[in-house]
Amino acid sequence: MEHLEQVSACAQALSTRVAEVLRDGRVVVTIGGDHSIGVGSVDGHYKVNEDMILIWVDAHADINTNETSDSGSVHGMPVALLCRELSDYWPYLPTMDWQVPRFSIKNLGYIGLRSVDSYERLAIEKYNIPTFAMEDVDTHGIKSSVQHVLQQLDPRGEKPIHVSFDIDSLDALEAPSTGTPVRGGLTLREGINMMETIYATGRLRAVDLVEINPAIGTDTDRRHTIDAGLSILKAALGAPRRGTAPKGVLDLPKPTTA
Ligand SMILES: NC(=[NH2+])NCCC[C@H](N)C(=O)O
Ligand SMILES: [Mn+2]
Repeated sequence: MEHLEQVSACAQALSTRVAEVLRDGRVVVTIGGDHSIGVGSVDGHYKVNEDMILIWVDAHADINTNETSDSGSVHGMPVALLCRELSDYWPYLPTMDWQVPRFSIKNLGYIGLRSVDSYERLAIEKYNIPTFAMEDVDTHGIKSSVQHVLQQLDPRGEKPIHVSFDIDSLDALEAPSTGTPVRGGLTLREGINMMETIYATGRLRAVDLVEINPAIGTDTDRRHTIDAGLSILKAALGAPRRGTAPKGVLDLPKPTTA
């Protein structure tokens, strides 16, 4: 597992900080970095809201263990590190002592998948993880895909929501500056619609935005990718695309005579 010591130290500090912000009653936005930071942000969220549900929006499932990973990259493993049901599939990892996987895989759902390793698919089937891969998004549309996942994880609509948004869930043409781009993904409009739908529940407590890597691609690639990420965050925080009139103002300004 590459750079596990550094990844683990960073995730530990992040976990503490995320828990502080949530205890303060604020919504947490965590900007990565790669998706391994999800270990810290979800761990921190779980400490405050044990009933949280997690929506992993990604081209990849990020549920490899060190045994199943072909790459050895920790950013392909955060979900497997977090879930208590998978703890028996890990060897003892000395640098991860601080993290006890307590989050249940029953509270996890996926949207946007299209590059899933075979053992990752086995895990999804074994644990029956609510998953709207790209072909399911094609069939149902993005809004009802999100609503289905929310309905399956939390039929009564009362649990705090954590969205871990990997920019590579968007099509590689929309967000090219990322390490493991995959074509055939969500459009930016689908990403925005999804975030608006989740915001509208009033229960979004934490958002991760990860895998934006400005070192990759041209100036135009960088600009498109960062713009896309900002649009996703704005939607998650409730900015309406139709715009907002100035608060408490009822009329347009009249010309002032000089
Ligand atoms: N967060 C990401 N971009 N993950 C990509 C993971 C790719 C591949 N499944 C791996 O395990 O290495
Ligand atoms: Mn990811």
